[in-house]
Amino acid sequence: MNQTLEEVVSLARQCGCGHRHYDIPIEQMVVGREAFARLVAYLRHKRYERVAIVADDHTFAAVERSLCDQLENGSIRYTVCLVQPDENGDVIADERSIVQVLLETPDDVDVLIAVGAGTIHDITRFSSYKMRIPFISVPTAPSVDGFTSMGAPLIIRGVKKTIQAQAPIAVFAHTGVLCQSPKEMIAAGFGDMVAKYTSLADWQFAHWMADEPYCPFVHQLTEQSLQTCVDHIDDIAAGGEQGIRVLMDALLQSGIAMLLMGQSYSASGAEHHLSHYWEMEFLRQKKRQVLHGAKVGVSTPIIIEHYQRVFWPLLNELEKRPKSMDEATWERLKANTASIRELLESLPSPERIRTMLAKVGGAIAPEQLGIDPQLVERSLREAHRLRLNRFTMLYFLNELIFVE
Ligand SMILES: NC(=O)C1=CN([C@@H]2O[C@H](COP(=O)(O)OP(=O)(O)OC[C@H]3O[C@@H](n4cnc5c(N)ncnc54)[C@H](OP(=O)(O)O)[C@@H]3O)[C@@H](O)[C@H]2O)C=CC1
Ligand SMILES: O=C(CO)COP(=O)(O)O
Ligand code: NI
Repeated sequence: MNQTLEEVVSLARQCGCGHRHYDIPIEQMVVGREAFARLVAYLRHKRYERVAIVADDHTFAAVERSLCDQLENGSIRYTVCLVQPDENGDVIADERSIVQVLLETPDDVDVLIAVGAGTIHDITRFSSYKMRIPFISVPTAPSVDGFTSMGAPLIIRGVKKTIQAQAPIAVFAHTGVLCQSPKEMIAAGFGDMVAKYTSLADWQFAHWMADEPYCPFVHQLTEQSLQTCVDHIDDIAAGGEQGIRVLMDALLQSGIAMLLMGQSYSASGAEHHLSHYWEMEFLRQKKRQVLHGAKVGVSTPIIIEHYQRVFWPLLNELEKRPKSMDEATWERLKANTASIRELLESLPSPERIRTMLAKVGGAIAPEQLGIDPQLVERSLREAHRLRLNRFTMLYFLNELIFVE
């Protein structure tokens, strides 16, 4: 992280944005080869004697001996719950996974340990929250910014819905394990960070046009973590320890930014809503899932293109209030037109995003992920409905301008 945890906590306390920031319950964040030794020391310090590991086959295999030897040497008693994949072979943060964890967690356990990437963390975050026990994060891949946040995007009855649960009390990320993670997961982590270009733009727009809760400090935290990844893209592309550490620190900082707001305003805009829409369609068609960061990496240039091709000209053409727009919104649009133009101008070109994604070995087009043009077109018209409480530019275009 660019700032230490203590510095972020202190800066958040000094922030005069007017919004009550959520407390940061994270007591330790370790990124390095000493992570598992530090985890055992932390467990002993907290007098946690019974821990329950939540993982899946691949994620447990990624840490097994290095983590379990440390736990056993530290006389920490542990159980292991390996979350089972669905019929398509994917581990999903859904009802069945949550019930499996609830059923397999011993009654007397002190803490859950999420050993995995985004999905395992969301299953563990929600389950531990409901059992009123803390959880510790052990990331196995730098693939998402969902390690330090409190939100849990769950698939409930086929619909992806983010439920605010709890953040981990500590994070122990072993850089040796992270460096061994699949290269596409490292690219996915960069993709989840690149998505902040449009998530931050949508958040700014939502604040101007709909008074969405906004904090300049949280915006700056997220923007700083994004810029650090862009500045160190060569290191990240090389996949060495230095690049992995930069990426992991950025993902942790972006998660803390979400945590401070108690919502994912800073990290999830229309690019994420497209991704969630595609994810649900893949579930419906029983297709193998695609990494979250790969989807949002690809959807970011699509959203930038859409905004610059559709929204930009509109700002110059709108002479009178469209029937579907109320007077108050029309007045806000006119008052903020210049700022919105600047916001759109500040976005990198779609080509620049795709060049960066290609540099880290990520997908650049939806077709590479099995997402056909028809699904992309449909998602541009409908995906905003997945988060009707987010006044993104896509929401604005679909609900207040291009209404049938
Ligand atoms: N809470 C939040 O704030 C956020 C949540 N998310 C959520 O995260 C989820 C996606 O997480 P993501 O990390 O992309 O993907 P997953 O967590 O779904 O991981 C995909 C698979 O990668 C495999 N894997 C993980 N680590 C390793 C490793 N080190 N070595 C080998 N294989 C490994 C596992 O395969 P297998 O399953 O086959 O064992 C794992 O299930 C989405 O649901 C997204 O909504 C994303 C961002 C923020
Ligand atoms: O993926 C996320 C941030 O990167 C979380 O987004 P949602 O709140 O839309 O699930
Ligand atoms: Ni994301």
